[in-house]
Amino acid sequence: MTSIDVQDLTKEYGTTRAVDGLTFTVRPGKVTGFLGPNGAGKSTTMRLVLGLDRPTSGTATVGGRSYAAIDEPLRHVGALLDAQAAHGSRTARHHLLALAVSNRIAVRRVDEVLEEAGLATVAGRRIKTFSLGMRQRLGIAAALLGDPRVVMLDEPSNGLDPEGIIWIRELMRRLAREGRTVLVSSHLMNETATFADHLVVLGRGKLLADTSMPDFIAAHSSPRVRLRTPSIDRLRGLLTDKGYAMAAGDDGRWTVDGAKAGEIGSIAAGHGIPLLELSDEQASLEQAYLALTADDTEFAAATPTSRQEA
Ligand SMILES: Nc1ncnc2c1ncn2[C@@H]1O[C@H](COP(=O)(O)OP(=O)(O)OP(=O)(O)O)[C@@H](O)[C@H]1O
Repeated sequence: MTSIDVQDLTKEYGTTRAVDGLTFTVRPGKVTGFLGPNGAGKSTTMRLVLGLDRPTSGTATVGGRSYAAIDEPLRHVGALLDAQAAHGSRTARHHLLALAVSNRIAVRRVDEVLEEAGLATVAGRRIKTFSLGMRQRLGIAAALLGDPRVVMLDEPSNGLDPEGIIWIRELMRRLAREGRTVLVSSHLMNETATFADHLVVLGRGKLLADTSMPDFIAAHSSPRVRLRTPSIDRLRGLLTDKGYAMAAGDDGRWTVDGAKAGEIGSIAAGHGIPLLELSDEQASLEQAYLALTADDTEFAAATPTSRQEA
């Protein structure tokens, strides 16, 4: 089994504690979304796993070994950290060839990953002429070059067009289906909701959550019901008496906080109140994430306390 294991990991830069006593395991066969506000320590953790920085204390290992102890590491761990890191004066093919040769990876893999990343037709172009999205695709191609069991991608959708975003999503799902260990950081919650099975969430260098996506959403949101009825005054009176809070939507629907559709349906039926629509509202990953990280967001915009008239 090839897991990423982070154990009591701490990294200090001067007086900044970027990573603070972190412990979690990223398991194979799933896509694990790595979330957290700006400065939460996601990139630092990934850099520590890849041996690009030394921990102040604790360990970060892949398959039980530190990255530095792995021979020909690209054959075991593929990573995209900074898409700008490639030499601009090299062509895409040369960049990948150099990586392949230094890790004893079969040269045919270069064309395979160029094809897979949609770069086959521009493989002979210098990287400095590439757009951000093309660099991102090249970084992902490099991560896949050694057919690694472990893949770590830092903000892979950065700069990708809608077609590219669908491509990366399907790629990650496939890598997980193949039994690989996939860790992906992202700030795009709606996007993360489409590909992640599991979440590791950081705030100010500490672990805030390590749980499956459905459990995360259930734990950090409260139930809510949406309904439509021609007898709103009667229903509202009844529900208010029972302590429910109702709010009107702008589409003729109403929401009831802290309630399940079954409860509200029974109350309405018991009083002969017709319901034209009744459903449990699914909380989004974004709502759950914002609820969890509200206190751990270092760089939030100030909330205006008074509005200035124009
Ligand atoms: N090389 C460094 N020197 C000094 N401080 C650093 C260094 N790298 C990271 N930090 C600090 O460590 C903290 C964590 O940064 P990190 O980049 O790991 O966060 P992140 O979660 O990846 O953020 P983002 O979502 O903005 O990319 C920040 O306060 C950052 O300023």
